[in-house]
Amino acid sequence: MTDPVTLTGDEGTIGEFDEKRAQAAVRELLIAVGEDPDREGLLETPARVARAYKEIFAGLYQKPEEVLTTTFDLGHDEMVLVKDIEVMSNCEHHLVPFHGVAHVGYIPSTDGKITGLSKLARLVDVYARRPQVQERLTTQIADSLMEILEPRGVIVVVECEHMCMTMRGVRKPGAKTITSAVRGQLRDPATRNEAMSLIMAR
Ligand SMILES: Nc1nc2c(ncn2[C@@H]2O[C@H](COP(=O)(O)OP(=O)(O)OP(=O)(O)O)[C@@H](O)[C@H]2O)c(=O)[nH]1
Ligand SMILES: [Zn+2]
Repeated sequence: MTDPVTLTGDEGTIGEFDEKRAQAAVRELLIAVGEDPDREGLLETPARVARAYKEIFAGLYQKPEEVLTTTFDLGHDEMVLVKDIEVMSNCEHHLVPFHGVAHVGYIPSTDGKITGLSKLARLVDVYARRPQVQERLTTQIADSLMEILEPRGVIVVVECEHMCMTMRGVRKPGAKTITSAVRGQLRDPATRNEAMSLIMAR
């Protein structure tokens, strides 16, 4: 277990994952829905669900700067864009999944500081593996890239389908939510349009 991370903003301070407490909570929930947690098929369920939650919320215990450690000074100063990074997250309102893709692009700093391509996908995971809303996920990716890589601009576009809108509630399978965050030089209309046309090209 890594050190507990202090998060800023409305997330407050997050402690460590409490496996025993998670197991007890799952057992309580099973009783609350009218199940018998002592029937054979459910005996291991609290332990399994606790382990699963530890995994899907692992981003709560990771710092974005830990995944963006590998940087290279290549002198490359044109846009870098990684498309279709799979997003698997959970909405903080219902704790059910939302999933889709993220497109992450940036224009490196003038000295050409870039990071490994896989690190952009790792960064998406750090923020996706937390109780989330799609808007915050999008801006957190953009803001942490700006802070850590100090690029001249960043664009993040996230497209997701929310299970809380498909398996329950309004029940609209197929509806997609698209959010974007644009920073620095990518706010310039021509540069932004270039990035958006690369993102939209199939
Ligand atoms: N803005 C935003 N809303 C989200 C996200 N994920 C889920 N929601 C919405 O959060 C809202 C919560 O609304 P509430 O009225 O408090 O909850 P509810 O009664 O379960 O709402 P319904 O889903 O309409 O049945 C719903 O409209 C969800 O669609 C997200 O990532 N961003
Ligand atoms: Zn939801």
